[in-house]
Amino acid sequence: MIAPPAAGIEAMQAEVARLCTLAPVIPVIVVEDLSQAVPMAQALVAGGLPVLEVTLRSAVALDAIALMAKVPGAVVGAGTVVRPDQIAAVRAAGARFMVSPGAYPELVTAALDSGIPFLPGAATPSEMMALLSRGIRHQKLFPATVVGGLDMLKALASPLSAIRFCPTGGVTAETAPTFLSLPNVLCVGGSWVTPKPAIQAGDWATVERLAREAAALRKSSVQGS
Ligand SMILES: O=C(O)C(=O)C[C@H](O)[C@H](O)COP(=O)(O)O
Repeated sequence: MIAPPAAGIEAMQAEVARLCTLAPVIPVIVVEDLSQAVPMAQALVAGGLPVLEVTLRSAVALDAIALMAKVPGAVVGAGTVVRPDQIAAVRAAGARFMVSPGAYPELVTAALDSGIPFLPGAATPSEMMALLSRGIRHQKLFPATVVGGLDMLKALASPLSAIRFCPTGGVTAETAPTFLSLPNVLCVGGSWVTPKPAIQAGDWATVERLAREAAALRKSSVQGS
């Protein structure tokens, strides 16, 4: 059975659209060592990327979100939200948004009920239409380059013209500009801004430089909301 769009969905969609257009790139971050959290967030914000997706893929992820959320200018969200029972912890950590690699009805219901802006992943037209039926017009295309990348986004533009995407998964500094040039792309997500060797070396200057280069990529077409 298809649930109707939740109350408050429009406000949530507007906030997701706002977050997705604060900068062209949302860094997808894995924090392995809590001491890296604050300097990493500071470097990314200094480089011009305020919206940070911290994946729940490490043991310290929730603590990292809590620390990074206090960095001036940072808007920190939780990535890899795959179960409804993670949402309370994500809220307690101070996450301002949630991202998932995919979606299923129980997760969508819990996310919408939470009121926390939610950017769910989809990989097929059917999954996208299921999200759209819940009022979710802003979606993460994941894993973007595996499921069709640029060609897929172009193919979706007419039949699913209501949807705006944040392609993530396999997007690079080199390919991001082309993704961003598509009218149904709001922003892109990617881990290239926080390369593991730089993080492990505490090379925050490199992270800041990569963030600055990413922030300089501009949407070349009109953004939907
Ligand atoms: O953890 C999640 O929730 C994910 O969806 C996975 C991330 O989006 C990708 O790991 C980022 O992809 P890359 O930029 O190719 O590294």
